Amino acid sequence: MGAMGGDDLIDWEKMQELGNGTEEKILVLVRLRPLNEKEIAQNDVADWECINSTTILYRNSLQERSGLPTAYSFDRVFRGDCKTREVYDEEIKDIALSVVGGINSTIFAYGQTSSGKTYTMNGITEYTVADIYEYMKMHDERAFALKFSAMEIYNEVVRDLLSSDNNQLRLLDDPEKGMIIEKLTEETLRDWNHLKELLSICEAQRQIGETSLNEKSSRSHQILRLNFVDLAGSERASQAQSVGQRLKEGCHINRSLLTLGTVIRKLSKGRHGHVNYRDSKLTRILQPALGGNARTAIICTLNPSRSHVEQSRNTLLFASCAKEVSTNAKVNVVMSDKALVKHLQKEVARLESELKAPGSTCDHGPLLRKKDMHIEKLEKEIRELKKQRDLAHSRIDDLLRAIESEKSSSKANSIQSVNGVVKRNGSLDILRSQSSQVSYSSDDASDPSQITEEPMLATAEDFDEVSTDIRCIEVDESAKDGTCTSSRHSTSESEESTPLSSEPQLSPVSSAPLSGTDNIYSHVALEQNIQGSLFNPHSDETSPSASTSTTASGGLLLTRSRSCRANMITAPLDMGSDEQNDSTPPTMLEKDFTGRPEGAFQRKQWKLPPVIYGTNSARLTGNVSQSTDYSSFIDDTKNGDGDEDIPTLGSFVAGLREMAKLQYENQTTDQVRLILSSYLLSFIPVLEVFVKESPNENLFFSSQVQLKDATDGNNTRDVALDPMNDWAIKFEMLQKSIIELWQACNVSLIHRTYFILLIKEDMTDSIYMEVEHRRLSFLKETFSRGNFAVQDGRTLTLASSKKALRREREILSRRMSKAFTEDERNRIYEEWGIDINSKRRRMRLVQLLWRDTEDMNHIRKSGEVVAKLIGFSVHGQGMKEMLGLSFMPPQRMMSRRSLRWINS
Ligand SMILES: Nc1ncnc2c1ncn2[C@@H]1O[C@H](COP(=O)(O)OP(=O)(O)OP(=O)(O)O)[C@@H](O)[C@H]1O
Repeated sequence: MGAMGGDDLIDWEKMQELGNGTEEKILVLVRLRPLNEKEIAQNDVADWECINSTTILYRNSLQERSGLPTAYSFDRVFRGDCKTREVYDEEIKDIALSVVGGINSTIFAYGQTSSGKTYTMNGITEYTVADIYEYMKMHDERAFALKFSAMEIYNEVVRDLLSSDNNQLRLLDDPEKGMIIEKLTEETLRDWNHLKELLSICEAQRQIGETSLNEKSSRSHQILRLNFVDLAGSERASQAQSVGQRLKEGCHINRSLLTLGTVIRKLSKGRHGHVNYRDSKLTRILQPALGGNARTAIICTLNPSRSHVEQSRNTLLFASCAKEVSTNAKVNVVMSDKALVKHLQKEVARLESELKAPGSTCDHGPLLRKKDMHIEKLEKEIRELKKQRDLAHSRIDDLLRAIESEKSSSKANSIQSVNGVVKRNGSLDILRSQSSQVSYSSDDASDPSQITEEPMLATAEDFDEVSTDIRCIEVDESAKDGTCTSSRHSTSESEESTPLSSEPQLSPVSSAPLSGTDNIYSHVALEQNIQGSLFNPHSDETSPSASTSTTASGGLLLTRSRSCRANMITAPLDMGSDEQNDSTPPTMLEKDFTGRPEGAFQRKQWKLPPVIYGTNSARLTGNVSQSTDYSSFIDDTKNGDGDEDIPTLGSFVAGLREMAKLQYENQTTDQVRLILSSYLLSFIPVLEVFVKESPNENLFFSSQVQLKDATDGNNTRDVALDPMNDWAIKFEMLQKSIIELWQACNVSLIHRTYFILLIKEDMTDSIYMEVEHRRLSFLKETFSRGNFAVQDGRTLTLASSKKALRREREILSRRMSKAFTEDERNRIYEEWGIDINSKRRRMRLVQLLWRDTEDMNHIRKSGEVVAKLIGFSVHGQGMKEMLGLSFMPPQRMMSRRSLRWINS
């Protein structure tokens, strides 16, 4: 038994790697055997000679003249005295041990009977198995399973040589495995002795008979699945002198060998066309070895005697064809479960080692942590966005409910208005007040000394209720049908939230210049943004076309504001009294204005900017500038506070901007001037007359604008400023008047604060001061007429606005602890003359703010306190520019010096 050394195996493995998957020719060897004693006794001679390692030569002078070839070359030829060991080591070993690399290998012997096939294959099997065991021993890290099976093909019947039942085995085609032999015994080899034992069984089982040429002739093809194939003799029956059973055997043997030869010849010419493997059991079983996934070696054995030269030539012819056949062996990667588990365990161990190794390229810890943080951040953003979405949905729902409520209110008003029809000289205007909202306030006490420690009656909720929505009005053209419906009003302060009177209180207008009694109703609608905007920047009045919309009857057609963000005020223009009547609803009013002329004013369809502020408009109206970020002027004091219903800086600025824009544009075209005139008419009705009579005059800068005295339509007073006059004088006049009007009209303290902090010194601000003064003057007149507004079916009165202001003070008082430190609070209390130990010191302080209209120092300090309470602060000199409030007036105005609102 040969042994395979370590170096040999390594070389062999390298060779396996290199040769794997490549096409190679079948290894064809020729082995001569020596003449045996019987042949020598019969004076037979050996005509065949191996002249070198690859060529065998026929040396018979008589045969040389036959024209047949005398020299044959193969991969290797072995002389008769060559040992089987040499054959194995030099040629067969390489192919035989391919099996340990997962490659099929087939070695079989081909030759006539008694030529030495069994003799050769027995030795090859022994050496191969020995080397396989040696390899397994050297590679104990690998799991091998060496299985052995043996069969014979006898008379075209396949039998199991390891089974004693002598049953015929069927050849089956398996879709995955190819041809399989049914029920073939497969023994797992334990060791070499086990193999010898099995080989003995096979020898005992095999069909062996005596022929004339071989006493122990193999009468079957034996296939040992490792695989070793020992074919039956290829001799002719005549030569073997076979008769009877032997003849029959020979027929089958030759049939198999004939098919084998046909297949070999076919394959030797290339793999074209059909190859008849299925024509015999032998070729069918050997199919992989002959042209498929296997490395194959054929050992052709020769009897050297002259008497068997023809059979020898046939064998050499077969060999010549076989050496042209190629196979393509590949590694079979089928792994057993055990091998697979072992392989996976090894792979897991390798990966774990890489992960644990410091500095390993597989250390993804930091990257994973970064990704986790990013994911966490994104999830947080998602949560925040969901919150905002939910909040937006909630607000939309609120608005939808408000709209529904508004519609209901409108219906109710219409129904109620039927009872309030007033017929005047056959001409009636109909005012359909959709709803309105109190948006102004009257101060609660003029004398600070009267402030008591009484608990506040108003609640924050009440304040919200008063100031949460914005309404529009619609005055239908159907007024010409002679029906006039008016909004209701209350008659006293106590009625501020009581049911309305069904009889509208329409005051006749006594202004002489106005039109006659045939058209005695004028409805002045002021759409007010009660949410803190000075002016509604989206007013329809900015549209030139709006100014020319009139009705044939001269009735005022007021349609629903597109923005639906304004309150409606209808103000009687009887200007009957200058005296403010707190008990009279002062807000939105349907004006019984007998003296109003027909024309542009009455027929215009416009929306007026808001007059009064008092609630948070930015959140609901959207009328504030969308481009300016006001947050930088509001500190954290305001943020997070529950009482956020305060006028916003945004709404304040938006109102100022819009008004300034209108007024500035007034300098350019008559048409815009007309619009502006209409705007002003909303709260200075007498201007309508002026516009009508002097349409080409510049209302603001080159002309005197006459305000009709409330008590006497014929009296006028000059409140508009001629910029050519001394600005300083005008400024002080306006300043004083505005402060008084704020107080008289219960204007929001926060608005006052915004105003004095932003509009305080520059002559360029004159436009804002003028507008502020005008609207306040109109408002005061409105209050004095006892006009009213309707909101959600309720009449809102001066008392309501007074109440709203009171609540604003209450809200501000709640901010004391957040806006000021304890030391600051104590200093303030001391400065304002409040006992720091008094119970309601915070409320007392707030009640004192903005009380004194004469003392500018008081005004300044009040503004400072309120600004601090709402978290408003002025940063630098460019604040107005940042807020977009720096409108450039005509050059002539720019030349004037600046004045201060507050001497601080
Ligand atoms: N190379 C050899 N050296 C010495 N003796 C050999 C050699 N080859 C074969 N023999 C002998 O020749 C005889 C026949 O050999 P073997 O039985 O192996 O022939 P075979 O081809 O298998 O015949 P069969 O086809 O009938 O089975 C045997 O006695 C064997 O010992």
